[in-house]
Amino acid sequence: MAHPAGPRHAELLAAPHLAERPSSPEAMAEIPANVFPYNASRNADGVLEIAGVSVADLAEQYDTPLFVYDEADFRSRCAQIREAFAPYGRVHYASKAFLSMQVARWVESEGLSLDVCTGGELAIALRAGFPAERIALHGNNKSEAELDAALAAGVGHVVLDSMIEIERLNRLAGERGVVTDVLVRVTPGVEAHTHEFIATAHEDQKFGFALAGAAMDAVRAVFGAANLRLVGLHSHIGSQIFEIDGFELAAHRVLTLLADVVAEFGVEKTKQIQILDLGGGLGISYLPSDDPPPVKTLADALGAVVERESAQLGLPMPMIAVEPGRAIAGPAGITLYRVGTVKDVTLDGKATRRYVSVDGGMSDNIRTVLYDAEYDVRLVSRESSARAVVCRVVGKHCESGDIVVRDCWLPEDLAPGDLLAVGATGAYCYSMSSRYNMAPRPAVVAVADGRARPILRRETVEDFLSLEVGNE
Ligand SMILES: Cc1ncc(COP(=O)(O)O)c(C=O)c1O
Ligand SMILES: N[C@@H](CCCC[NH3+])C(=O)O
Repeated sequence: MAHPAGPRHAELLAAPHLAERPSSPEAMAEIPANVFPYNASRNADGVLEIAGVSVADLAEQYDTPLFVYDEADFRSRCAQIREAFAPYGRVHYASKAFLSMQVARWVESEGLSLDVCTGGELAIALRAGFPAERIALHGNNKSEAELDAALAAGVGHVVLDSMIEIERLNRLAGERGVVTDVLVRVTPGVEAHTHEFIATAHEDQKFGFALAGAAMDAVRAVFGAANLRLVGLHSHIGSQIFEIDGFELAAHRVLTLLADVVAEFGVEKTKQIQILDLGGGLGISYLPSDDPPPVKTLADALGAVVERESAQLGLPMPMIAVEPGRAIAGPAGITLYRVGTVKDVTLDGKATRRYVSVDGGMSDNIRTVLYDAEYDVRLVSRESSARAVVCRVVGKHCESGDIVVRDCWLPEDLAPGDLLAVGATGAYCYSMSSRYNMAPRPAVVAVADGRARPILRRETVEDFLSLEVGNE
């Protein structure tokens, strides 16, 4: 069948995933349910609505670029993951994916615990009233101030990442006259099938203690530290993972270490080591063709492996903890952009690529540039029956690499003023945003039951000016 864009686009079609992306007017009009929030659909005028709120109204009221979160979607993903893991242990939401005080309250009221990895994340969570005992502190280089703030707040536990930190935390806890619960982060040498920059359990990287040798030394150091109490072991193999076998292998290896620890220190001294934290990393659908395993499947598989392996090793069944960020926040959020310019660029005198410039870019979504991330983008302020053209959606920053969606199809009549929505941008977009080119960070709006509520206001030039000193 002849492709709508014609044979001269043959070389453009070689781009990864472009051939699979929707290219008929009907397919382009769809709002894929596995990528966009649960409550997203087009209304009778062809405008995207989320939880009954039209994106055209949102753009009008809050301007663009705009992050829009479907609150019920976020909450129901919390609930699904909590219920899936309830028989085996507990779920921490990894706040690095996206955090605001409102989000901390959603997580709290859905009964999840919370991971933070800086003093900033800790401060937002505490200010939101998140119970400190349900907070865990992570990070490979926590400062004394961050560790002390965690002790002052009385966080549930700290995940230890280096020998220096063991000494540091023990001293600070001693100064406060407290004994604090800790986990030791282990790198179990599992190669997760994901982008190199988001894989974290191979040994040659900055996080944790290598299973072979260093991890046991860390455990010994914790046992020798009067103000630290080892309550578990931790591993995180990476992010955006679809295969369960990596988690299973990590569980197996960390449990083997636990058996060695019990053998060395005895059952009595190790009976408080009850947490096996397998980290985050649960993958999501960025494209309609992505098919991650359901969380219940993952939870049951991990529950079965941990039960079997601990029985074989003669260990009591530990409590499994997981720390998903992306799988909760990612699909709940979209980014809304307004098209500013449309430009056709002829390649090698033959094929044409249409550059669609939007009013945000790498400052609100660095993931395309950083990880070659793929996103699904749709025209959402109207429906179009125009044929598809090969497009690249780019931002407004002074970088040729400022790309939001590298290769996609969009209707030929796309014009300045149209709204585009990029799906599954709820995780690691706002939280990794920058002010490059003095672009104010977008506003973030939560929608629920037909109503919109801003949860973070748009930055302004006044915010930038307020940082300036020495100009008196
Ligand atoms: C220790 C730890 N836990 C949890 C997460 C959350 O990962 P994800 O958002 O992929 O679930 C990360 C980030 O990859 C992490 O480093
Ligand atoms: N920030 C990354 C994942 C790493 C998260 C934390 N270890 C992403 O956007 O995919």
